[in-house]
Amino acid sequence: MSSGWEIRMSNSKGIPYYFNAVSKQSSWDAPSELSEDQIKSLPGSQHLSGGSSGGAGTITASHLLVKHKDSRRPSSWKETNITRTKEEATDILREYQAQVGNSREKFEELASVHSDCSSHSQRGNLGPFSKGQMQKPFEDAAFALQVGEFSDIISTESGVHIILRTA
Ligand SMILES: O=C(CCc1ccccc1)N[C@H](Cc1nc2ccccc2[nH]1)C(=O)O
Repeated sequence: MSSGWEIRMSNSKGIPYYFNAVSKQSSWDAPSELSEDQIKSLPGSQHLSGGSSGGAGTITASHLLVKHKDSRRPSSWKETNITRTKEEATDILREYQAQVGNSREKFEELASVHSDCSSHSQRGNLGPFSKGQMQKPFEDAAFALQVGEFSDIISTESGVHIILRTA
């Protein structure tokens, strides 16, 4: 459950500060109740200078999502009521994975037509994101990729995904 804390950039001072969207508190100093790792994972952590390699920055990625009946929201632009099992969804995604090989063009073509995420309309592109914004299994897989690299099939509460890191 999110603590409500996020990191924002002070335009007047040009340095980051901590803001809690729930309590409306703001502080120049990190909230004492948060650990180092929690702070690095806060939304807006890209405003923190330094930090571990890649951990404090944003990355850009695209994905192809196949939902199943146990997905958090078993519905999509393609299908109002998704009834396939997780196993069937995984088999479908394995087939796409085989067709994609290492081709970004093929991946974007399949994501546009088959992804159960609204990002299908942007060839699967999710845009830039930092740690603390996406579901953890997705974040862990995406931040482990080099630019241009595909993930293996990963599972989140939304369904099963293949990720391509693009920046
Ligand atoms: O949450 C969204 C929108 C994601 C998005 C971000 C940025 C640009 C375009 C779309 N769509 C969900 C499916 C979904 N679950 C996800 C979990 C992790 C990453 C992307 C995901 N997409 C859904 O449609 O149920």
